Amino acid sequence: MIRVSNIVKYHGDARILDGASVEVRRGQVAALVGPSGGGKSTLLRCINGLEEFQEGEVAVGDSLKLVGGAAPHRSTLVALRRTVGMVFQQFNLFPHMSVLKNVMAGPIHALGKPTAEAETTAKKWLDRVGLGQKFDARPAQLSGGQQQRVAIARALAVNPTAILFDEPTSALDPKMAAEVMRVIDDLADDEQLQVAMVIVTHDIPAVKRIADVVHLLDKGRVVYSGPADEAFAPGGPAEALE
Ligand SMILES: Nc1ncnc2c1ncn2[C@@H]1O[C@H](COP(=O)(O)OP(=O)(O)OP(=O)(O)O)[C@@H](O)[C@H]1O
Repeated sequence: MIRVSNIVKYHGDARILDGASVEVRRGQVAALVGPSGGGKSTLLRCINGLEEFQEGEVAVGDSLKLVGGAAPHRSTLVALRRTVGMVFQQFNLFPHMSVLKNVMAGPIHALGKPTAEAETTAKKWLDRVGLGQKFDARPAQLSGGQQQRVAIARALAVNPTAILFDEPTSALDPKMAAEVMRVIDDLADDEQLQVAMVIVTHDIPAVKRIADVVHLLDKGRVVYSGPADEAFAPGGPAEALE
């Protein structure tokens, strides 16, 4: 479970997040949607400790807490890296490693798993995202959509409590974007996979398909939280932000 409570974040004098609050339960898919510059990516980065914030609180699970105005303890950041997976727009794979090694890195280095166990885990998740034939390929030999699916497998391989997707399809052409959204959709439908998923995207049709809840973020505030059909209804809260 992720609970973001009244976060305030400044860059210099600019108040980027202005008391934003969001809750995401395990097994739930939440979409963060809103105008460009509204603070969506910043909020995501505050959740896994990539950005510090000045006020408010982030709690992940029962034991991990980031508090505004206080630099997080290193052990908290290490634990967060283990607990919260992140999928970026630009994939961020290790270019010199095979696909399999990319996915094994988390289980080995973050979880301390033996190589053989890490390999079994990595193969399972690569199979799951449809890349069972690509273990030995280097990232550069894959399409953008395939690279993003490796990044998703890598995020899943550490058995996370939550995965944060920061515009995962915006660097992709529509066909590959659809392919990646299908994978996220499939994970979202998996009742066994008790992971909280938060996705920042401008792909509204995908949000309507996969999100259990939509949070509309505008000028650093969550101005609406609720179901997608209501959020995007004609004359509804999303339209009011355009
Ligand atoms: N490192 C930084 N220094 C100064 N300002 C920043 C920094 N990072 C982000 N900002 C500003 O914070 C605001 C929110 O940015 P953010 O990327 O979180 O918005 P967003 O809602 O994700 O936008 P988009 O949909 O365009 O990705 C923007 O005005 C941006 O210019």
